Amino acid sequence: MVNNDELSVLADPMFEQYFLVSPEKLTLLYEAAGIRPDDAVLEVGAGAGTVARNMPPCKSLTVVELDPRLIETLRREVPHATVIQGDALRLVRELPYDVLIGNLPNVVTEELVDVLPELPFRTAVLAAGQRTDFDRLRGTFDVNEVTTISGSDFTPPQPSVSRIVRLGRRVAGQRHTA
Ligand SMILES: C[S@@+](CC[C@H](N)C(=O)[O-])C[C@H]1O[C@@H](n2cnc3c(N)ncnc32)[C@H](O)[C@@H]1O
Repeated sequence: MVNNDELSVLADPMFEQYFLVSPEKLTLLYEAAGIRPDDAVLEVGAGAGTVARNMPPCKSLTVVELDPRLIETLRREVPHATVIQGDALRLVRELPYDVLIGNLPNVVTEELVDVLPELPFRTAVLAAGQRTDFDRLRGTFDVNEVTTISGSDFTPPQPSVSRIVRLGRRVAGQRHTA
């Protein structure tokens, strides 16, 4: 398993590469995702695989990462996953999945949020900056902030604070409560 020193060497600040390593925050993320054994799970911006390597059991796991330097590490860390080098914003439209997990740079997350209502998944769990506005999704999804992540939750430590946000698709006829 890639250790924290190796993660620090792999991380490229140009790509906002901070890798989530806090066991407590990872547990909250997995719980929020509510992954079922028959789910297809897609993680976008998978980094060095610190989220994917302990993903709960599922039917299939696909991880997408833009940075080609990290692909070999991902293949090693998550040998049971399908690893794809490419752009999350394109692949979220092309791949089939029930659960979407993402911790992308904020500018990419902003674009991702815009396309989410068109996509037929059940649950998404996204890390996002404080400014990302999820209110625009409330007609389609129940939106819940799960926790915040910052500093030593990551290797290397992330200077800014992010939120983990769960989006659960609203069932037709369900009353809007939030
Ligand atoms: C903050 S890191 C998070 C890594 C991992 N998900 C975690 O939490 O440890 C964001 C990752 O998204 C990748 N990334 C940036 N833009 C991307 C895009 N358009 N498509 C796929 N991955 C992207 C970066 O290379 C980086 O590895």
